[in-house]
Amino acid sequence: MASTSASATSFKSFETMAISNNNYGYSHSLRPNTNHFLKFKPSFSSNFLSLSVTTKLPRRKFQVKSIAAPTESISGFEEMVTGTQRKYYMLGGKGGVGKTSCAVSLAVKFANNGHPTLVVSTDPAHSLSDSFAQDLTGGTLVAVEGPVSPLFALEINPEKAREEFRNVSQSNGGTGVKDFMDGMGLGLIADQLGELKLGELLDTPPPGLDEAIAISKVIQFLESQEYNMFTRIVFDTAPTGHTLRLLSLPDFLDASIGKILKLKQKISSATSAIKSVFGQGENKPDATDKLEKLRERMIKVRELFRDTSSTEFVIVTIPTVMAISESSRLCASLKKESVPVKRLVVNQILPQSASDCKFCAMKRKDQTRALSTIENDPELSELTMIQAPLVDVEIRGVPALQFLGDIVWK
Ligand SMILES: Nc1ncnc2c1ncn2[C@@H]1O[C@H](COP(=O)(O)OP(=O)(O)OP(=O)(O)O)[C@@H](O)[C@H]1O
Repeated sequence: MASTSASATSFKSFETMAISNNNYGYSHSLRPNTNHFLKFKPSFSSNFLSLSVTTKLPRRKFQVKSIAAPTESISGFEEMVTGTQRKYYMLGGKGGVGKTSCAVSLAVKFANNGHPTLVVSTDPAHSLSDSFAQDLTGGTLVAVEGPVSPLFALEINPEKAREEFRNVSQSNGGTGVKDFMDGMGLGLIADQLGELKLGELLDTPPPGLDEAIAISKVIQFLESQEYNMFTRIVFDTAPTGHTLRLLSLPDFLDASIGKILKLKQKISSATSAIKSVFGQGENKPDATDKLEKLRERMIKVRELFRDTSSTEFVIVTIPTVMAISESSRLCASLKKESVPVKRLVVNQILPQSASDCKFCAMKRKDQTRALSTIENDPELSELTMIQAPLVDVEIRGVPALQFLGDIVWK
C-alpha cells in the first residue's frame, strides 16, 4: 500500500479542524459572469493550513482556515496532472460517501493546474449544481466561475437522453417500421424485430442504461471541434450498482443495435425490389445513420472504460466496514472487467481530537477497525489509499472545493 498505515496512527494526520469563511456563505462566493481570475495562495505550516481565495470582482475575500495538518497520504496528483494528453477520471462508490465532492474538487484542482477541464455528472440524481453553488442544469456545457483555467460542467438529463435514444431506435425498429413491413407482407422480419424488445427495454430501462447513454452523449460533445480543448474529463458517476451494470451494458446495447442494423439491411434489400415496381423513391438518409453513430459511441464507451493509458476509475468510500466491503466488491468487478483502478479515497475520516466525547471515541474506534480491514483486503490493499478528513463545513462553492482539493489531491 502506497499510503499511510491504516492504523490508529492515521488519525494523527489531522488536528481538530476549524474552518472559517469570514461570515460569507460559500453559496455567494462567486457571481456568474464576473471576472473570475483568482489569487490562489495555499500556505502550509506544521499544524496550520489556510487558503485564501480572492476574486477580482466582486470585492470579497474568502478564507477557508483549518488548524489541520495536511494528511500524510499522497494521492499521486503529480502523476494525474502531468501531460497534455486527454485523461478521464471516473469517481464512483456507494451512495452518499462523497463522490461528487471528491470528483468536483479534483476537477477544480486540474483547472487550477492549467488543464481545461470538463466535469460531468452521469448520476441521475445530479448534485454538481449544489456542489458548485451554481445552476448547471440544461444538459449542455456550462462554465464554472472561479478556477484559473476553463472549467465546464455538464449535467446530463438521463430521461431526456433516453428519450432521444428511443426516438432514434423507434424510427428504426419501432412500430413505424413494423407497420410498414406488415403492409409490405414482410411480417416475418417484423416479428424478428419485435423479439428484440427494444421498446420494453426503454420503458423499463435496466440500471446503467441512462448512464451509458449519458457517457455516449459526452463522447458526442467531445467529438466536436468546439470542445476538443479539454485535457481532463472527470466523471461523477452513479452509485455502485449502476456503475457495475453499466460496464456490461455497452456490450448488450451494441449487440441489440447490431441486430437492428442487420435486420434493417435485410429489409432494405427486400423492399428495394417492391419499391422499384411501385416507383417509390429511394429512402432518404434515415435514422439508421444515427443509430450506427450511437453504436459506434457505445463501442467507444466500452473501450474508454478499459483504456489504461487514458482512463482511471477512482473508488470513493468511507471508513465503515459496510462501505469498505462494497468497495472491495466494486474493485473486484472493475478488475474483472479490465477497468483500470489504482486509487481509493477514504473520505470523512474523523479528525484527531484531544478530548473525544464518548460518541466520537466510539466512532473513532469503528473507523480505525474499518481502516484496518482495507490493509487486509486482497482487492483494496493493492490500491493507493488517499485519506480525506471529515471537515466541519459544507463543501459547497469553488473556494471550499479548492480547500478540499488541496487536502485530498496531493
Ligand atoms: N470530507 C467531507 N467532510 C465533510 N462533509 C463532506 C465531506 N465529503 C462530503 N461531504 C458532504 O457529504 C454530503 C454528501 O457528499 P456528496 O454529495 O459528495 O456525496 P455523493 O457520494 O456524491 O452522494 P450521492 O451518492 O447522493 O450522489 C454533502 O453534503 C457533502 O458536502
